[in-house]
Amino acid sequence: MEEQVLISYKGVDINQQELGVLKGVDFELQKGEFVYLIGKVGSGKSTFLKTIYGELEIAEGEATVLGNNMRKLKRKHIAPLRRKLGIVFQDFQLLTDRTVHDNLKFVLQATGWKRKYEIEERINEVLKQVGMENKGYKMPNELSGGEQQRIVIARAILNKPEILLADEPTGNLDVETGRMIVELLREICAQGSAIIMTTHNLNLLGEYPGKVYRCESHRLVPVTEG
Ligand SMILES: Nc1ncnc2c1ncn2[C@@H]1O[C@H](COP(=O)(O)OP(=O)(O)OP(=O)(O)O)[C@@H](O)[C@H]1O
Repeated sequence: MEEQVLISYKGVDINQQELGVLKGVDFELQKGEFVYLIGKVGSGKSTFLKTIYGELEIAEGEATVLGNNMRKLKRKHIAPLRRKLGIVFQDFQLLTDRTVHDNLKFVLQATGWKRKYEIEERINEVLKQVGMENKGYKMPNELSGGEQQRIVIARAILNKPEILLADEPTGNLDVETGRMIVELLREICAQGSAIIMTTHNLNLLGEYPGKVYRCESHRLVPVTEG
């Protein structure tokens, strides 16, 4: 199969408030890959992901994400880039003032979907995919943590992203629920989205193999080839 590079970082330095977090990052993500990012608390995993969706500037090096030169990314390019990414992050919680269905509808409308029946059909599809087809009418606070995470994932895949970024998607969940979330992410990967997921749960790496990178001592180091 021909390789298709979705993300390419070469010699990238990443800072937070002028302080160096990661240095000399070489990283490549190919179509359909499942990549884990591991490393201690504060080692730079979330910071690295933030550069991919244009939340944080890159200080040095060459970086391309879905054809965008991230060193020259203008503000106006950020929204179109994010539409091609699915983001599952603590900072992107569900809106608490509306139902699950309306959370999903809000994103579709904000990303240009107009036809009512297409919107309804896509909402039904993603809810089915995450095993929540009968929960559209619920308010987010009426769902368990694992169910909320499923809806956050449903929201992230609405526009069939080429890349899905998941920051600690199993973080607040019990072991079994966490495992089900990873299985869901793997299904999504099998359907064509490449996935980068940060985790502290090293047991998952054995159960669900993938390529692994570790953040340590300000470096991003490849650990296995998956
Ligand atoms: N908004 C910010 N402003 C300044 N420094 C920050 C900011 N966010 C993170 N940092 C610093 O950047 C470094 C990396 O943090 P980051 O959140 O990327 O780590 P992490 O590996 O994702 O940790 P965790 O496993 O706890 O999520 C830390 O030293 C942190 O203090």
